[in-house]
This record gives sequence, structure tokens and C-alpha cells, in this order.
Amino acid sequence: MTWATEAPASACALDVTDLTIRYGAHVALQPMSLRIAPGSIHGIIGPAGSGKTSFLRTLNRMSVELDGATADGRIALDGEAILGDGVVVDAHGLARLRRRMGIVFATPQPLPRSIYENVAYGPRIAGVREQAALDAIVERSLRAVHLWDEVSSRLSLSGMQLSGGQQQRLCLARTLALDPGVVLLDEPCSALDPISTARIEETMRTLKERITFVLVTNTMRQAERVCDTTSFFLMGEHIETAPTPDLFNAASHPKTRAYLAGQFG
Ligand SMILES: Nc1ncnc2c1ncn2[C@@H]1O[C@H](COP(=O)(O)OP(=O)(O)OP(=O)(O)O)[C@@H](O)[C@H]1O
Repeated sequence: MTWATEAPASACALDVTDLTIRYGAHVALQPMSLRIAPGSIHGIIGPAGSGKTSFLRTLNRMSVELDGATADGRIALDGEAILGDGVVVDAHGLARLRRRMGIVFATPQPLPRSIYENVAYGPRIAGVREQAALDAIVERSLRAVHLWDEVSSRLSLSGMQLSGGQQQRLCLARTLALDPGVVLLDEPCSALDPISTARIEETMRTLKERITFVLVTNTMRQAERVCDTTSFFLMGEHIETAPTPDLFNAASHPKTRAYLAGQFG
């Protein structure tokens, strides 16, 4: 079977079934299943080394394509298998998958190009040629991350010359420019000032109706502030998933309660 889906116009659901992630013989994540509802912000918390990043990078196949991981089980994006027995994703399918499911990393990684080009590059590669259409995408994406007012008069400046917080918002804008159905964020605010952090959180809240966000965060307060549902991972085990207020106020598992009480991690 080959995977072939066009970019969606709306938020996608993610269904993870019996997923196990290994690096060689090392099991980074024991078998787990999880459904992430479309149009929600889903948080993943847990101490260092618990498998959060491995899980996130498996959702868009990065761990198996780039990190040398093997993943057993199934992942479906809006009901369509993107990982599992018999699922083959060629380079073309992978490029489309990355457009449907954008990713933002802990360290901002703008392209060594202008602010404008950082945002326009992806849509242009995806086939948008008209200048007016590209201009509109650039403005819309930069407005969505609350960066437009700060950079609109200097779009030809290198993205590398922005502050760290601005660079991270630029990276999120670059992802949004491709109109994804899911955006994965791996501790996106870990190196950011409170104002940039607030703007990124505001962007997620504003856009979640049409984009599903999966957020790995080391800040429990951030999960409480923005996530609709949250999963707790511990030493390669998915302990539990619950609506965020339930997890923080009445976690069902004693290990979750101990972690939230600061007893370890
Ligand atoms: N590329 C890799 N090759 C080998 N082992 C890896 C690789 N990436 C992660 N691991 C291992 O998998 C386990 C889970 O790591 P992972 O980075 O997913 O955890 P994490 O919860 O995201 O941690 P942190 O909060 O520190 O980023 C760890 O034991 C780690 O050493």
C-alpha cells in the first residue's frame, strides 16, 4: 500500500495503536495507544528520557526516517495509515506528510534567508508561484504568530538576525504557511522569553479549531495553561492520558500524582 493524501484544509485526528519505539535493542517507548482529537491541543509531559520526543518524532516518521528508530504498531492521520505493517511512504509521500504535519523544534532553526523567504519557501516548493498569493501567505502566517507588526517593514532582513523568540515565531509561521492539519512542537518555548512564549501559546489557542497541536513541554504550567488533554510519560511508559484539568487535579495513576507533586523528575 502506498500512502497518498493531499494536504487537508482542517484539523486532523491522530490515532496511535500499539506503538512501540526502539533504538536497536533499547525500548524507548513501550506499547501504547492514544487518540488525539482533531482541533485540540494535546500536551505530553514527563521527566527527561521518558520517550516524549521519540513519540513526537514518530508521529511524522522522523524518528524512523532520520534517527535510526524502529516503530511497531500503527499510526493513522485522519483514518489513513501513515505507519504500520505494509505502509510504504516514498519520498513524495514523505514530503506531503511533512506538509500535513509540521514540526517546530526546541532550538529555532530559521533558514539562512530573508524573513520573507523563510515563510514563502515552502509554499513556493509546493507549487504556489504567484507573487500576490505568496505575499498573502507570508502576511497571514506572520500575523498568526504575532510577528507581522515587528517585521513587516524589514521582510528582507535575514531571519537569523531576529531575536531567539522572534526566530521561533518565524519557524512556527513557516510551518503554518503550508496549511498543516497537525503541528508538532518539541519544547518550543524552552529557550524563550515570557512574551514570545505567551504569543506562541496564543497562536495555538487561536488556530486550534483548524490545526491539531501536539506539544511536548517540560513546563507543567504550560500544559495546564494551553492543553485540552495531556499525557504523562515515565521511563518509556505511557502512564495515562486525561483532560488536562483532570490530570492535574485528580490523576488516576499514583505515579502521575507523585510526579505532579514534585516527588521525582
Ligand atoms: N537517536 C537516538 N538513538 C538512540 N537512543 C535514543 C535516541 N533518541 C532517544 N534515545 C533514547 O530513547 C529514550 C527516550 O528519549 P527521548 O528523547 O524520547 O525522551 P524525552 O522524554 O523526550 O527526554 P527529554 O525531556 O530529555 O528530551 C532515552 O533513553 C534516550 O536515550
